[in-house]
Amino acid sequence: MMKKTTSEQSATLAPSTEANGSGAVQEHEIVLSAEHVKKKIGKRWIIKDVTFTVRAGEIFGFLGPNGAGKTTTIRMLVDLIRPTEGKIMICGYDVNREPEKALAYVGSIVENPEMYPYLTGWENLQHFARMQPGVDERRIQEVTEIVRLDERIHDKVSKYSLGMRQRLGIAQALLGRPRLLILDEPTNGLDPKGIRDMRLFIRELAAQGMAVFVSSHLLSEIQLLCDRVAIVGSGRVMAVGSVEELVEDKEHLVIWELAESERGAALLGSLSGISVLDHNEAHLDNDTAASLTANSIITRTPEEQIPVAIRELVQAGIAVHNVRKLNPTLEQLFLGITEGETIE
Ligand SMILES: Nc1ncnc2c1ncn2[C@@H]1O[C@H](COP(=O)(O)OP(=O)(O)OP(=O)(O)O)[C@@H](O)[C@H]1O
Repeated sequence: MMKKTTSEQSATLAPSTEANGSGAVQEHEIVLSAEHVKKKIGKRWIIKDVTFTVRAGEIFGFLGPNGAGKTTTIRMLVDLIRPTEGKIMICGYDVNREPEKALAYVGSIVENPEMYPYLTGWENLQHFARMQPGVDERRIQEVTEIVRLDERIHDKVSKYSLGMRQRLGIAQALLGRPRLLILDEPTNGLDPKGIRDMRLFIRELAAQGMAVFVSSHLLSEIQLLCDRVAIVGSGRVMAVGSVEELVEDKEHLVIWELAESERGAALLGSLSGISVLDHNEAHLDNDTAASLTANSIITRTPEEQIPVAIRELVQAGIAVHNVRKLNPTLEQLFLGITEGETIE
């Protein structure tokens, strides 16, 4: 089961590697921690309790529906607004007490960075590099290659696609060799190829030891990209765990294509733990719904019952043409986490 945040230990921060002079990233070093962070705006608690830690080399997802409090949390992580209560530490520095030291380790795209469309990508990066000590032309070349913009870096930004602009934004965030990269919904508006490219180089960055914090409202995206995830709803981190933990023990929607659909549906419905759903009841996404035939059977099925059901069907002489297990949706995860419990 997923770990409830109430049981997550308070983070003990390892000393910053700069402080011991090595400059190397220690594996498993805690790069970012938020401890019981809360934010009151006007009379309303927008953020009620956010606690999590992110380590070097880890891609950490911050997953929640629109309005859950992701952007407000990220704005606190990068000191655009201050928490009302709680503490945020980055590489050993308290973001609110020593923001300059803490944020020296951070590259972020929180609000879309201001790029000059009439300048080339390279000229934009030169502009940002001038504001940061120690960032030279060689570094500009490096970040250009990391985000795979080298072929188009001397074109005007006005000619860039949305995906290229996003990548230029990340290149800018990487200029200062951050240990922590913070991305707010980085794949918003990108086409499938753009999303895939983005995923690949975020993985490369993490493999080199960078900690990456990514917010999203899409479970499928977080599943493909992240090592661990915090589930956030109504201003609260409700659970933190690995992505495998997140989806384990959940009931799956399963789509069956059987030789005899009527008899098959009756048999499936008679098995313990399995319920047969009406096509409309299942709330499938459009692509899945379009792939159904009139004979497709949809069931809600605990994971361990799937092989049992297949065996029963075959023993009853009903040929199984196809079985598809659908991943749980964010809504199902929320239900699973909150079912029967009051989360403080
Ligand atoms: N300055 C503000 N004043 C009042 N309410 C605010 C303010 N900023 C955010 N909120 C409210 O706080 C809640 C969380 O907003 P936030 O933008 O952090 O959510 P989110 O998870 O990032 O969602 P989205 O993806 O839609 O931006 C929302 O209900 C929002 O209306």
